[in-house]
Amino acid sequence: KEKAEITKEQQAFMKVIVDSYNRHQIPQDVTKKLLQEQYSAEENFILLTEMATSQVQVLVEFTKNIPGFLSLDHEDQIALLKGSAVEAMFLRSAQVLSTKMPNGHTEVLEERIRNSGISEEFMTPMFNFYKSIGKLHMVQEEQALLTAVTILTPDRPFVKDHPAVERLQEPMLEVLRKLCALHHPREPQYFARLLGRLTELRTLNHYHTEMLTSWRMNDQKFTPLLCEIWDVQ
Ligand SMILES: O=C1N(Cc2ccc(-c3nnn[nH]3)cc2)c2ccc(Br)cc2C12CCN(S(=O)(=O)c1cccs1)CC2
Repeated sequence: KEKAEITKEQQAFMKVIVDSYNRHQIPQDVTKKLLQEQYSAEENFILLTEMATSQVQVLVEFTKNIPGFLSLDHEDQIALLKGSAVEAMFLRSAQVLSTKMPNGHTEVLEERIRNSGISEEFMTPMFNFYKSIGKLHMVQEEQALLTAVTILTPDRPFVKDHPAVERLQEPMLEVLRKLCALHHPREPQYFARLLGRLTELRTLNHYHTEMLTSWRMNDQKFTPLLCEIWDVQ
């Protein structure tokens, strides 16, 4: 019995993460711009860059509020942020695009992404991921915790103290497992499906790195923050 129940301290723990996830959102004016009149591929790319920059700022704030994160080794904090930035951004973008949009906005945004100079070979896996996230119908607690679990992945490059990161990730996975059982009682495999999305996210990381190289070729501009977090020279 007690295995399934979410304890009082798990409730409190989850509340901190969910409140932080909801508090840090992209300013509406940024997304509104994306919905306005028709732009060229070049302008669309610049808008996506602006949004990605704002997403990274939101991600850093969210990460700082994850219980225990700030007591990790400082270099490991940076390694976790840099190692998860693309995955966390794609996860949140997919979640936002597949849930929070007023109807009609989603189509406009999808069109903007399709017409932004991102190559087809990256577009397909990106949209497949976005659709697969939509099909899960995650509640916001699951979204927030899955994002926190992604950030606290111990095996990112250059992380020194793996056990310390595992000690933070494990309780999150435990709460997430209970949440899945609570919100999706008729889908015993739901938790496993959620974690399967994290595997899909890692492949997007790979495509994104490829894209960065090709964007560098045709001299696409990125903001200093994106260059910093994506290791773009
Ligand atoms: O921009 C994206 N979008 C649209 C988007 C993103 C966020 C919000 C939003 N609203 N409120 N909060 N968040 C809305 C729409 C989106 C949607 C689904 C997936 Br999967 C992925 C994406 C990307 C993520 C960044 N890349 S990127 O390749 O890193 C790149 C950077 C610069 C130029 S291209 C492009 C695709």
